[in-house]
Amino acid sequence: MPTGRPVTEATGAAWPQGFGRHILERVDSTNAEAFRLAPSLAGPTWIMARRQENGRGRRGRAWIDPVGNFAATLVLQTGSAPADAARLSFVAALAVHDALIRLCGPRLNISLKWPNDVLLNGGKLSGILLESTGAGGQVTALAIGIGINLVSGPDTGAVEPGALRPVSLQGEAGVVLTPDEVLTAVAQGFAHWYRQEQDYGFAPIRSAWLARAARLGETITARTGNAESRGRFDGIDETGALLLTTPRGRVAIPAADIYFDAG
Ligand SMILES: O=C(O)CCCC[C@@H]1SC[C@@H]2NC(=O)N[C@@H]21
Repeated sequence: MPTGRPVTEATGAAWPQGFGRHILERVDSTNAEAFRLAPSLAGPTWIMARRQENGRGRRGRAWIDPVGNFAATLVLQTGSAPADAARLSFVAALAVHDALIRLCGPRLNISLKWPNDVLLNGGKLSGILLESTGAGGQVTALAIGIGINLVSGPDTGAVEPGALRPVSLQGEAGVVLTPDEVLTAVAQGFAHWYRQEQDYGFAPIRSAWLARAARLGETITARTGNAESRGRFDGIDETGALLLTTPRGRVAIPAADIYFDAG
């Protein structure tokens, strides 16, 4: 249900070559719109909405977006295996991190939380949701949806117990950025790290991600359904799985929700 004419703008000087761009006034979810548009797109395309009314979060949660926050999805026709496509969430997290540093300066206290959250002053500033369609063991269309609380985040009472406190860029850092300038910077960051991934594989992504990781070497808790593992966060492996050193030894966890100790 997008409104406004989807316009694929001509690529400006700062816009990365090879990526399309659609800006919508209003949409239900940019990820949903990504799948509607995917069959007609000629190449990787960013879809941004000034107003997202039914945003989707991880694990079936809702993602609430007041006007002024950033909501955009990159849609890629990858043809890759699901595990390879999933690792692009690290590319997206690096893109958001680097875009915000570029726009706000190196003193912004920003870090990454496994698998794909971006933190500001230890609170959750941004979430990333990967969704895909596929056939025959291959991903046909991959939607990398990014939400950034530029002007406000949800109330603390609206998030699950144990979840990080939501924060906004304006509230924490007093910086006001427009979704349009953030889109260009995130698209540039993604293009940079995506090229690295295409040319050299996951290794440079893994080291860049680890250099920006929150709570590395600290004790954290990983929950998957009813299973819980607690141990020292020792990094990520070459598949992107979380490495935890527990009293039972080293474990690699491919998917989980992560909880930090207070403090
Ligand atoms: O739960 C999370 O942390 C992930 C949130 C992802 C939200 C973004 S906003 C743009 C894109 N469109 C959606 O419907 N969801 C993602």
